[in-house]
Amino acid sequence: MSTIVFDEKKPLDFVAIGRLCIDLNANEINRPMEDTVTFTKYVGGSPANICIGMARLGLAAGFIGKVADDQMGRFIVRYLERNGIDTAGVVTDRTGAVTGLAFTEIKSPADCSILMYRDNVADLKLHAAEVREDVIASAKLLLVSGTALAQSPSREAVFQALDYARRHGAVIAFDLDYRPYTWTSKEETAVYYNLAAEKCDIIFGTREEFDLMERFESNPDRSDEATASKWFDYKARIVVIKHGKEGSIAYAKDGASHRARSFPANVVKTFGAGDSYAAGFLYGLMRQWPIARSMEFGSAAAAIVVSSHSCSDAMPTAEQVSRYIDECNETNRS
Ligand SMILES: Nc1ncnc2c1ncn2[C@@H]1O[C@H](COP(=O)(O)OP(=O)(O)O)[C@@H](O)[C@H]1O
Ligand SMILES: O=C(O)C[C@@H](O)[C@H](O)C(=O)COP(=O)(O)O
Repeated sequence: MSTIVFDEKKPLDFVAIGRLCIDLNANEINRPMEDTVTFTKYVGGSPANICIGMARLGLAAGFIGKVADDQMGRFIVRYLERNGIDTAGVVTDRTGAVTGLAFTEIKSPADCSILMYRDNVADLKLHAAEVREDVIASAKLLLVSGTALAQSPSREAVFQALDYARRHGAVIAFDLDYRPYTWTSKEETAVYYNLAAEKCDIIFGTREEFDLMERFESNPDRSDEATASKWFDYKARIVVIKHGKEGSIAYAKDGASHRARSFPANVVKTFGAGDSYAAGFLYGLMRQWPIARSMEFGSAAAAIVVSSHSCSDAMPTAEQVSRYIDECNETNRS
């Protein structure tokens, strides 16, 4: 069984803190940005994608963040509301900050990159005093995105949210979500990632993201087990290390470990994999599924999203994910 117990009395299943941005995904796929001329606009930002994923899966979800006082900011809030996401915790910047943009370049299914425009972005201007304690108190699970730790005042807002979550008994998930352009140095990233991770129950990251956190430690073999075991001395109960198409491995505090393979996909682009995986995995845990089943669900959700053009808009429903798993199992049997 999953070792995580959620407080069923709380009305909000899930709340995320971090960035609400815009993805501009290249329409002309399989070519470099230099030759790309049209894009489709979607709501983006890793924690926004995860939150939208949770709402699509049928959970009561909310968001804590800051948007620009412009057309893009309003587009984001309207999209969240249309998806049934509680925006009581979303505040509007009044300093002239802008919406973060992520232009995605899809050179080939295996070669994708993101060009981020993140100068003076509204999401990093969330103040600790703007984090609504009542929203966190009403939530069973808080998800923190590591990018929100990159700068003040958003950094302090995250620590404020972590403190409210601890006080009110919310389970805390931390997605390392490392985006180099928002940080000034790898040392600074490692310091703040470690400080936040100490306070979290579930930690997700890729092998490369955990390597970054381990700058000051010795893990010469880049052992996933060594990485995970450190966090069990703090608050962590589950540590998930993602390995792209190779799948993922989850370690639990009780000593168990679980591997999940990735599902077959008609890959359009690789981004969005981690966000859909996180949504599917957390959904499974919230339904009290065993870790292995939650990982399978997350992996199938990821296969669906990488086979689509967008991240947020392509987040699947629970029925879609279950059907996908059944179809893949059926194909394997025949
Ligand atoms: N090419 C792919 N085909 C199918 N599933 C994939 C693919 N890439 C990633 N996934 C799935 O998404 C999960 C998370 O992907 P990963 O790339 O490790 O995270 P991130 O997007 O955060 O870098 C993987 O464990 C796997 O299940
Ligand atoms: O996180 C962002 O700001 C951009 C995302 O919306 C984006 O499309 C992406 O990179 C998804 O991240 P992943 O799931 O970690 O691949």
